Parts: sequence; C-alpha cells; structure tokens
Amino acid sequence: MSKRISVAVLGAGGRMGAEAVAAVEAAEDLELVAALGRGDALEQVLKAGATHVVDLTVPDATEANVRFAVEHGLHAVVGTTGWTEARRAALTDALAEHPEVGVLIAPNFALGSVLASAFAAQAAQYFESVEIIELHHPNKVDAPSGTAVRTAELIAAERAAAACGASPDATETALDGARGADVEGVRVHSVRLRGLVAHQEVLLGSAGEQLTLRHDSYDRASFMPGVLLGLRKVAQRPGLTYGLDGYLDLGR
Ligand SMILES: NC(=O)C1=CN([C@@H]2O[C@H](COP(=O)(O)OP(=O)(O)OC[C@H]3O[C@@H](n4cnc5c(N)ncnc54)[C@H](OP(=O)(O)O)[C@@H]3O)[C@@H](O)[C@H]2O)C=CC1
Ligand SMILES: O=C(O)C1=N[C@H](C(=O)O)C[C@H](O)C1
Repeated sequence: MSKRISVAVLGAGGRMGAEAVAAVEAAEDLELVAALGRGDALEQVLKAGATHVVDLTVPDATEANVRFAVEHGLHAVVGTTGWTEARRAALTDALAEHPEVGVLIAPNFALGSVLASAFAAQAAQYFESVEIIELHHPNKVDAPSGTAVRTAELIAAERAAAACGASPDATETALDGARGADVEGVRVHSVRLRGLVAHQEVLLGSAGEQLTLRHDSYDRASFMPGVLLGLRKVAQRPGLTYGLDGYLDLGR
C-alpha cells in the first residue's frame, strides 16, 4: 500500500471537526495522527508527524493556525469562515516564503453548494436583480455565511465583467438590516432557525420571471467528500486556492 497522508484535525471537538475526524479515520489512504481542540498546543501537530492539517475552528483562531501550518511546511485544508480579502492576501505573502506548501480555503465543501454558486454566477449577468438568502442552524457564530459571501463575490465579478448595472431598489426608508447586508453590491439575508443545517437560495429576477437556485445540506456528511478531496489534492496545488471550485473541472 502506498504511503498514507498524515492528517491533524484542528477543532476536532466541534460539529464539523468531529465529522472530519470520523471521515479521515474511515479513509484507507489517510491516517489521523492528531485531533486538537481549543487550548491544545499546535506543536502537538509536529510531534505527531502530520503533513496535512484540516482547520475547522473559529474565525478568530483560523488565521494563526494556518500560518503555523505554512511556516512548518504543512499543507492545510481550511473550512473555517472569516477569511477576508486582507487575510487571504497576508496568507499569500506567507506562502511565497514556502513555495512548496498548498493551502485550500473552501467556504463550502459540499459539491452541490459549489456547483450552485458557480451556476448562480453564470446566470447572474442575464437577470436584472439578484439577492441571496442563506439559512443556518442557530449555533452559527458568523453572518453572513462564508458561502454567501463567496457566492456574492462570484456573482459581483461576473456582473462587473458583463457591465451589468446594480439590482434595482427604490427603498428610501428601511429599518436597520431590513434589506440585508451589502456584499459587493449583492444583498445577503441571513436566517438562523432551529432545525436547519446549512442552506442557501440565490434569487434571480427579471421582468415576468424568476430563477431560484437552492442548495440544502441536511447533514454535515455532505461536506466530507470535499474535505477528503482537498486533503488528497492540496499537496499538488502549491500556493493558495480559494474555493473548492479551484480543484474541480467546471468547464470555465
Ligand atoms: N467549509 C465548509 O464546508 C463548512 C465550514 N464550516 C465552518 O467551520 C467552522 C466550524 O464550524 P462548526 O464545526 O459548526 O463549529 P463548532 O463551534 O461546532 O466547532 C468549532 C470547534 O473549534 C474549537 N476551537 C476553537 N478555537 C480553537 C483553536 N484555537 N484550536 C483548536 N480548536 C479550536 C472549538 O472549541 P470550543 O468548543 O472549546 O470553543 C469547537 O470545538 C465555522 O467557521 C463554520 O462556518 C462549517 C460547516 C461546513
Ligand atoms: O457554520 C456552518 O454551519 C457553515 N458554515 C459555512 C459557511 O459559513 O458558509 C459553510 C456551511 O454553510 C455551513
């Protein structure tokens, strides 16, 4: 059998981390060598001989965790939210000093979600209006979701390239938050509801018609194929890849 990939999971006690621990343990080509929670020293990852790190922690911790991995020559697969453009730029600078290291930051590991965001971006130039509704479990600490931010960025880029105008909106008065957050000109509305896991709708409208692109993750198992794909590919993709679509052939 060829050598297995040695994986450390950060945030191993969390909802996603626990699922990732189980997925890595179940994969024949991967070996779980460390599972860290808040308060555990990152040096444990080195002592355990990990070559790859999965970060599923919190927005406040992820940047330092990934920086530690890069500085020690470890590849990183990152699902944690909070990776602003400024943080990604700083990480790219750090990676320039370690050109052999690969980092994947995936706002969403579910293949259906990645496809839905790509389809939405593709469709957005053909409609006058576009807004996003993201819906999550009430334990989520950040809003809007990383997926919604990424989807809005992709949509905004496609609309700018096609010289589309802003979505029409005659609102003159509104309560705070009534029109959602403005992410690069795309309105994003966040719902937090007991019973939900992770869901998103992109609403596209023109005179007399509407297209809705909806994706639902009913179970965190939906994210695991993407995590495993990332672990298997990240070492062959030095530098920073933002979005799992960077590892998929979406024909664009
Ligand atoms: N990319 C994707 O497909 C997905 C991404 N996510 C994102 O992943 C992140 C985690 O989500 P979720 O699992 O639901 O959140 P949880 O709150 O369930 O898990 C986070 C875990 O990280 C631990 N933690 C906090 N700081 C550190 C640290 N410095 N080192 C190690 N562990 C730490 C927490 O410990 P403690 O409990 O002690 O605070 C907790 O166990 C979020 O940003 C979420 O948005 C979620 C689902 C899918
Ligand atoms: O916190 C979550 O649960 C999720 N977080 C990610 C996000 O913010 O987009 C991915 C998915 O939506 C689940």
